[in-house]
Amino acid sequence: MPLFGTFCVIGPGLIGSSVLRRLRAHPGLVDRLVVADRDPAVLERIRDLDLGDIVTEDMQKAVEDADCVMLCVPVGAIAPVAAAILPHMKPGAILTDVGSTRRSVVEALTPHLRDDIAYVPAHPMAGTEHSGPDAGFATLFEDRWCLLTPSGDAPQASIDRIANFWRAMGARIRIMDPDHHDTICAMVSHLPHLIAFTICGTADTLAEDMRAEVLDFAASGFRDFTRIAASDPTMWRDIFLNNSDALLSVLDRFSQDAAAMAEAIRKGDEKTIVETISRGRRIRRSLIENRQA
Ligand SMILES: NC(=O)c1ccc[n+]([C@@H]2O[C@H](COP(=O)([O-])OP(=O)(O)OC[C@H]3O[C@@H](n4cnc5c(N)ncnc54)[C@H](O)[C@@H]3O)[C@@H](O)[C@H]2O)c1
Ligand SMILES: O=C(O)C(=O)C[C@]1(C(=O)O)C=C[C@@H](O)C=C1
Repeated sequence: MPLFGTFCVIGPGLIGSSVLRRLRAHPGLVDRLVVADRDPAVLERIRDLDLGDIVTEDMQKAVEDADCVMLCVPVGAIAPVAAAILPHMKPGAILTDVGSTRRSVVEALTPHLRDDIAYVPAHPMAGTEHSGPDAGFATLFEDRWCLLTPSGDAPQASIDRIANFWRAMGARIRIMDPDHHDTICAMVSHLPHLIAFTICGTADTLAEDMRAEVLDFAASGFRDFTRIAASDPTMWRDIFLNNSDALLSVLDRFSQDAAAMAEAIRKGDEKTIVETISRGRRIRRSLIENRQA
């Protein structure tokens, strides 16, 4: 029994094409794949990669027969795309998205919702610094968390179907409230990206001769730390602007902690320095035990 008859992905970039690859690798999870994007070059790649049964630029047509529509577009595009397709979706279908932020997306999208369409957003905590249809891979979600933030009135049966879908992607499921989601993601995902983008800028604004050396000698420390700074500007602009309160709040806490470490170094306070490093090391090691690193 397939999870869905017709399954539609809008925005088959890194995340969307990884979902499509997984569905192709496990035939029987869905009967038919419909793929839409506004970029003809993306659709051309999807055709070359044979990741869709129907591949079209016409989003309204794409959703007409879909039992589930998954929006994999940047956060700022989710509500406008949802508003454009919702009147064309069939009664009883499920709308989901994979956006990295929740509260502002839900607020912008809710006025467009219909009583006969369940909206069950699900954010896979998995990705890479690469984007586009060539960046995806079928195992991306294996053993990763997928955070579901269904609205209070979403039917339990629809929540279960989306949870089962992500289990079939290989993910582990957690259901949470949108604000809680945004606070957690600000800490574990949005702040690290902000710091990585910024530290590359800091290195780049060093004096000319130093800058060349920074690039020459950026050994594994700088390189590991800044991998995520290679990520897509549109995606991250949208995330920062759509989760600004939670992000600014954790940035403030981080700045206080960095200032405390600076003060310990200034005063030669070995105890605080060692405690801070040991705590960080313990936490990093526990990530590996938790299979998230
Ligand atoms: N990259 C990650 O690590 C990651 C992880 C989890 C969730 N997400 C979320 O998943 C979503 C997609 O991220 P991605 O990394 O796959 O992005 P991507 O850039 O690889 O793909 C996005 C696709 O959306 C299309 N698109 C953009 N605006 C559109 C519009 N208005 N209408 C139709 N198509 C449009 C683009 O042409 C592109 O094909 C984002 O909301 C992002 O926040 C990303
Ligand atoms: O591993 C990466 O490159 C990612 O950026 C993945 C990552 C993250 O920060 O963990 C990025 C954004 C998401 O919404 C979820 C996952």
